[in-house]
Amino acid sequence: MDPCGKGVFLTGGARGIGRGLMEALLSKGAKVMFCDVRVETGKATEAELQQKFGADNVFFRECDVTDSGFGAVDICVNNAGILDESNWEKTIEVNLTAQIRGSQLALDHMRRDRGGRGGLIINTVSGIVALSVHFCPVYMATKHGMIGFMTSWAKNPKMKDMGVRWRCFCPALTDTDLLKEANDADSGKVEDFNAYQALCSVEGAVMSVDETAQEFLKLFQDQDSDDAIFLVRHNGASGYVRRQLVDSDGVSNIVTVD
Ligand SMILES: NC(=O)C1=CN([C@@H]2O[C@H](COP(=O)(O)OP(=O)(O)OC[C@H]3O[C@@H](n4cnc5c(N)ncnc54)[C@H](O)[C@@H]3O)[C@@H](O)[C@H]2O)C=CC1
Ligand SMILES: CCCCCC(=O)CC\C=C/C=C/C=C/[C@@H](O)[C@@H](O)CCCC(=O)O
Repeated sequence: MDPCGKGVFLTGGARGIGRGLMEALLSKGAKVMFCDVRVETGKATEAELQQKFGADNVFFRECDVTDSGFGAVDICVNNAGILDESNWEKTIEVNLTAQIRGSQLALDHMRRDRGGRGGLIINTVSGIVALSVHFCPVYMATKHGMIGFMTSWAKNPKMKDMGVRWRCFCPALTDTDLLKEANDADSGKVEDFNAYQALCSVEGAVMSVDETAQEFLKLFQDQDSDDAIFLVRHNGASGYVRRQLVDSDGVSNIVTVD
């Protein structure tokens, strides 16, 4: 799908990756409505992006994804997310429950077989699902949960009639406030602070928001693919991946699960 002229709804756009994704889409000619719980930051982002891309092309509404729905769109990006192991119920509410709710609402609205005009549902998941990570088990559960939810919908044989496509956008480590806020040994946001710091300090591991947003645009180049998991890799090597079960003795008897 070419984002030019399309209406986009995006959650968690006040800052971080969400803001970067909006800028990327606006630069391709999309119109964006975004929501966030951070009202001041949201308004400031709206003003800056209106200045850059035009007052009619970007709008902010205060909204907590754990308690609201949304209006008409062609592309829905459920991006809002938190990393807070000390508040695991909230982490599940924002990262899993609200992303599932946002996806179901988007699907109901878009499906062609019920009068909609089709569309694209993108949820920001995480490249972390390619790793085993002991210091944020709840965060991992939410991200793996979204992979299971979305790849299952993507396989639904009725999806062609519905005219809806599903994409799990899986960024690598990206330099945002989410990472900075976890970078406090006493916050309890991660279970093992030293291991968290070790991952974040691998040289070259952390991408800028702009780099991540540029990789995001590649998602729009293959509108006919049925693959759903788009993994961001460094050096422009991003692409679609499938999950496989592999015997513990190596690569024999591979069972493909996507
Ligand atoms: N930063 C990273 O390294 C990576 C982040 N991600 C995912 O990317 C997404 C965005 O994360 P970042 O930009 O890093 O974080 P961030 O904290 O910089 O931005 C997240 C935005 O979501 C908003 N938000 C949080 N809870 C909300 C709620 N209940 N309702 C509405 N808005 C809400 C925040 O106010 C904030 O503006 C998340 O889903 C995160 O899990 C995925 C891979 C890597
Ligand atoms: C660190 C706590 C969580 C912070 C928020 C995140 O979700 C961060 C994501 C963290 C790591 C992501 C790693 C991504 C790796 C992939 O890009 C890829 O390099 C994995 C290797 C597999 C492959 O290349 O095929």
